[in-house]
Amino acid sequence: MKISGAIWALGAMSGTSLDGVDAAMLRTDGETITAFGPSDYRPYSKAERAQIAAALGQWPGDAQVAQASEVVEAAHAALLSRMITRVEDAPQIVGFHGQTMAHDPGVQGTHQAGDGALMAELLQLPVVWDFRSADVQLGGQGAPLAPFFHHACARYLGLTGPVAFLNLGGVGNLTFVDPEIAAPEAEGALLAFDTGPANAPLNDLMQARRGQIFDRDGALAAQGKVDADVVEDFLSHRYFLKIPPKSLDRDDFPDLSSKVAHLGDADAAATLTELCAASVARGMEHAPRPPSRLMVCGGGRRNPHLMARLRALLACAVDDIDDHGLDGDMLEAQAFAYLAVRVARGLPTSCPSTTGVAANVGGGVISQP
Ligand SMILES: Nc1ncnc2c1ncn2[C@@H]1O[C@H](COP(=O)(O)OP(=O)(O)OP(=O)(O)O)[C@@H](O)[C@H]1O
Ligand SMILES: CC(=O)N[C@H]1[C@@H]2OC[C@@H](O2)[C@@H](O)[C@@H]1O[C@H](C)C(=O)O
Repeated sequence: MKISGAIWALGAMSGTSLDGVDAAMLRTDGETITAFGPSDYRPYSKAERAQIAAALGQWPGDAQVAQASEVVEAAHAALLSRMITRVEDAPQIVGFHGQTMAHDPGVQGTHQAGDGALMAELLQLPVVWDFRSADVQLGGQGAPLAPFFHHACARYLGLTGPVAFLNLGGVGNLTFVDPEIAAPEAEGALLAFDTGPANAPLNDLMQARRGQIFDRDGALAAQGKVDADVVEDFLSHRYFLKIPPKSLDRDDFPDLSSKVAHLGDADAAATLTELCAASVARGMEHAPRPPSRLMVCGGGRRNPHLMARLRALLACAVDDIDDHGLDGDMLEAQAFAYLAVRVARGLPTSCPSTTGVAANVGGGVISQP
């Protein structure tokens, strides 16, 4: 596909918290962001969420994965076709991440449910998908992939000096950016990795104990007391000793609920929230140069108790990225719009300092309608 100059791209992401699909438009040439466009969201129904959850950790060939893929495809088709008909500037390309079902980069690989070739046919547009496999095949973690977009955002915002982006979804990921270095793959421009579990353990606790999908506004955690022994034990996990880049699957810390089983609801929620903040603080120790600010995106930034804990533990300013004029709910969807254009232009989407891959790699498969 030949691209000259900026085009409108539509990106879609179904994240680890399994709440639904985010989609957003972005105008870019794959290097510079020219404009942010409209966005939309389609939640999964309870039944859909259960079908996807039942297949987590399974690989292609499994019947539950096939069923989950159909759910993911139908949800994306509904949302994206609705957007394509409604937006003023039609997209010329789609970046379709799909839903990560299993992620084991060192051994079995990585798998995102959802068939991009089918999406291209349904949407009648070129679709870029399977963003992570090429990186994994070259020895990378296949994640996180948003860092190249974080770099573009930092330059769009005209930031100078080192800054950090933190995504607090089901899993947390942190990107250190030097916006003064023009190319994201250049030495020193980026360092990125997953920090640890973010909202997922707290969501699981709320579901199990209260029948709620999350701790709204951190209200329960704010009433509880942190069990410092649990935090200390958590931080002794071998993941925190690994040097970045490194990545996680949603359930790589599977026994967290048992670690707070002896605690009442509020204390358990406070402790799981603290684990998230403490793992970010650990991650910040890897900063190549101390960032002036941490810009937080993802649903976790809506949790004032979690934000307060981050501010208490970190030396730098902790900002909701919305306060810089970006949409913290849509950054990941926008990232896959951006990466789709990069793939179409043959530009890299990850590099040794973002995924640990052996060389710069342009991941992603392009399916034409
Ligand atoms: N008002 C709120 N109070 C507390 N937590 C919130 C609030 N709003 C959202 N969250 C948390 O944010 C989560 C959703 O975050 P987000 O949509 O960024 O996740 P995701 O994109 O699915 O995950 P990932 O980035 O890991 O792929 C919810 O499941 C919830 O835990
Ligand atoms: C394997 C996978 O899907 N990882 C997700 C997950 O959710 C957050 C974190 O873990 C990050 O590594 C990644 O998503 C974002 C979009 C990324 O690749 O940057």
